[in-house]
Amino acid sequence: MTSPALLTRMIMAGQGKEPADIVIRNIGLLDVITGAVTTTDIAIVADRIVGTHARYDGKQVIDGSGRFAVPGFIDTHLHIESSLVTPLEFDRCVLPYGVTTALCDPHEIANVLGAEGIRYFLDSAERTIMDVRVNLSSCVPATPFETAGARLEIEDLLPFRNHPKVVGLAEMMNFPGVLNADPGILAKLLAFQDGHIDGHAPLLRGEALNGYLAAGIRTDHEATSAAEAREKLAKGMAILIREGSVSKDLKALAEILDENSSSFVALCTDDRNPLDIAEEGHLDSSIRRLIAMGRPLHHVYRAASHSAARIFGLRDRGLLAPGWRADIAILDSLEDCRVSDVLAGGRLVTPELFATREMVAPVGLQSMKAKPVTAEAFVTEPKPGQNRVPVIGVRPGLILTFREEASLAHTEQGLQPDLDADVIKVAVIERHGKNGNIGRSFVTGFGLKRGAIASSVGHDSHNITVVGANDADMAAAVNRLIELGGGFAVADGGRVTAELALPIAGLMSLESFEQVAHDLHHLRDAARALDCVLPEPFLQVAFLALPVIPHLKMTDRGLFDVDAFDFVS
Ligand SMILES: Nc1ncnc2[nH]cnc12
Ligand SMILES: [Mn+2]
Repeated sequence: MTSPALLTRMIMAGQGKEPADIVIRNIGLLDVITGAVTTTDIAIVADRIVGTHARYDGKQVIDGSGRFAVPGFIDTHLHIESSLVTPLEFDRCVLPYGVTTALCDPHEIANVLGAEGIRYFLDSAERTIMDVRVNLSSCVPATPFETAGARLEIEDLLPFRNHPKVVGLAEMMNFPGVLNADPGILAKLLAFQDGHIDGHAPLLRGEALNGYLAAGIRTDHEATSAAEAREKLAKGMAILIREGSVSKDLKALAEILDENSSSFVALCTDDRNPLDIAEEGHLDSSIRRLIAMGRPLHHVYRAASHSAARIFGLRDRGLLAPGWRADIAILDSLEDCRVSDVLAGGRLVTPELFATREMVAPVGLQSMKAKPVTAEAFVTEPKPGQNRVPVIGVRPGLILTFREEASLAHTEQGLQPDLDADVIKVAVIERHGKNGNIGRSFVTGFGLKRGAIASSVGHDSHNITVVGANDADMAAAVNRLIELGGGFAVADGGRVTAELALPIAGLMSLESFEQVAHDLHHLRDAARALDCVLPEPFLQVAFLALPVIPHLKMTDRGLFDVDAFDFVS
């Protein structure tokens, strides 16, 4: 809240009548509206820019010579849980990349812990240096066709609605529920008609898309082709170009970002882990690549800041101009988007600044309620009269999965994987202590010739998902996860060859992001030792159970046809 004294100080400093708190001296300021780059001082008082295009004095002077200033980047849709670390570790990991605002949807932890998970994220958001905002999770569980650890109806969300960190309603993933005007979905849509409702409409088009938009939904991050994105833009949707650890849509969507569309395009990551952040960066990586692909420079920076702020109603940020929030990324190069300093709410980001934050106690440390399994748990029998078996087809860089088929040998141990044809087993084991369900089927695209990979990150109900070339290794990997209280595990030859404990709700580590990135290296090496061909196998396993992403998914209740929105008969 700005006091009269502080506002007076801002006004006086803006006129140069008294020194600012911070002055960034002689920096190349990029105007994301006109594209002009002007060498100037930027004067800051508290969390606000008070002066540009003039010379200023300040208590602290940052030398901006030879560098450039752009508005801080806004990640418009992400699940912080997918970073595999706590929100405060996410803050320490990602803010230095220039991401000063993050609009998260805590539906991962909410699917495990319910409202307690949302409260944990709101408490964390009040302590991060980055401005973490929360959209309230609209689909917990994502569909009625799976077992989650919790259920959130509108009555459970409304107590959070007026929290200062809450923006609106998070991704409305149950798009069939919208089109059928399901009562529970309708109640959530009605409650946010005067607010922001985030979308999630993969492959939705034509009249079905119109019906979905008629509900007042305004954004989408699930477009995976330029044609899909163009239809959604033409129908008033803002397109959030996503580049995550599995979903990599930037290359397909880059062409839609131009002078005409940039006010209705923003950037997001959805699910991005610390190893990819360390190896490639965060939104800076998307910006760098879009510019390298020939997209107009200041329109790319506009999409990353001003457009994102406008789309989500954050009226105080997105421009480097007097009166706007002092979220500033200082770059060594505009074309290359190399971030060398960041100011978040007028504070220079340093390790000492992160050290001033009050910690938040972890939650959900006993969330793994599944019992150990034996190899027999994975025996998979064919349906009566079934010759050809449906198989989930996985492709790198996509969470879309495709319906394939295979003829598989049938023995006393049930249907057998066909490693030569790259058909291995997949199972989803309910782990919230509700019913002990195990859904079983087959998957292709991992390339595994041996061993198994298991994950308690299983979007979005976060049961245990395991893929494997043999039942014994599947059991070994799953049982290690249960011992760890959640995480990732790789098993080969009956023993665990790599693991990462994720004890917070079975989703997040208690360790530093550096340690998690290091452990992910080993996990990827261990997966490659199984002949896995996917660059990011763990998140790819983690998406096999998401029944709101076409076309074929695996839940704890069985193989699910997303297009028919029902179990495979
Ligand atoms: N974590 C997630 N939950 C729902 N939809 C998604 N699409 C991509 N990531 C997702
Ligand atoms: Mn989504």
